[in-house]
Amino acid sequence: MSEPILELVGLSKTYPGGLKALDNVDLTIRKGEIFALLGPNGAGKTTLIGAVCGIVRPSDGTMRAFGHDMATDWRAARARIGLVPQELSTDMFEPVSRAVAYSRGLFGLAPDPARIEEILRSLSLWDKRDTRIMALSGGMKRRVLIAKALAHEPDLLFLDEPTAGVDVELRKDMWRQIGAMRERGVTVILTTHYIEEAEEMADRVGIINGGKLLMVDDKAAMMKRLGRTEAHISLAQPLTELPASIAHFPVELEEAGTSLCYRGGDGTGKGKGEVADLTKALIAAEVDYTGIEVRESTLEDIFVSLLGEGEGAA
Ligand SMILES: Nc1ncnc2c1ncn2[C@@H]1O[C@H](COP(=O)(O)OP(=O)(O)OP(=O)(O)O)[C@@H](O)[C@H]1O
Repeated sequence: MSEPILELVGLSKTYPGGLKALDNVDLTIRKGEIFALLGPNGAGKTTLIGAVCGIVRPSDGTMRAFGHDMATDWRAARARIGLVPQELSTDMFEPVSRAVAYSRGLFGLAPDPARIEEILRSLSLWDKRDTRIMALSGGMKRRVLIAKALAHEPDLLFLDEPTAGVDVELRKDMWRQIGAMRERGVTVILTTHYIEEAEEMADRVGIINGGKLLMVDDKAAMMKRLGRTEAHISLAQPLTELPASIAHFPVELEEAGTSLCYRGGDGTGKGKGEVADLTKALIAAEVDYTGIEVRESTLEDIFVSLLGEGEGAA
């Protein structure tokens, strides 16, 4: 396994009003991964990013990045971290290339026009290099945010809701850009409340709600652990009880015995095979059916069920 480049231990943040936006968060990020922090509005995602990027002062806990303790050696760590915020707040009157070059200078790096050109070209911004940012479309402005964050050649890049409110095409394009950054060896942490985004992009997913990191796992392992197949089999004749030959399947009679519901599997597709076996067993038991509806649960289903557990525990 590759080396940890970010280690958060017991990270907490209570805002002056008393709101606990981060509650004892432990998280280790390894070099080269794409990590998606998934959670609803107000979950604490931006606060977590803000803590690592030096915008929010943690109330408790330790943060180490690239081996530097961020409490004592913050600058060295911060120089290797890039942040793509949700919105552009400055530079509106600047031409694209100057704004990006300026971001590089902020970190004390020598000007490098060739590097800036490479970044602008990789984000299809080269043709717009002399355009004032305010004159760009929303999608192009977002690319400028990424270019600015890449200007000092960070090894760890945070993207806060990179595709909030963008159309499907731009979202896919953003995903490609993020994939390309990983190819270049950049470790990426993105926050999102789009399940599809985490599912599409991430190697690992952390689910956060109410400031608590409820679960962190490889995306595939998470699906395996919590994924479920659900099948509804409409029966030709209602049943009052399950035939003994299918009693070992995870099934229940529903809708006054007119529907047989299977809930099983593990997110690996095992459930589909079991549903096929179930239908064979039904035929063998001479139970006639008129239709089958099979559905694999998505990360969204997992998310909803986890949030339910989180609320239950609180
Ligand atoms: N400066 C602040 N002062 C007081 N409370 C704050 C401050 N910033 C954020 N909060 C609160 O902390 C909680 C976490 O906010 P945060 O912005 O980290 O959530 P988020 O997961 O990024 O949400 P979103 O998806 O809406 O951006 C929210 O309840 C928010 O209202």
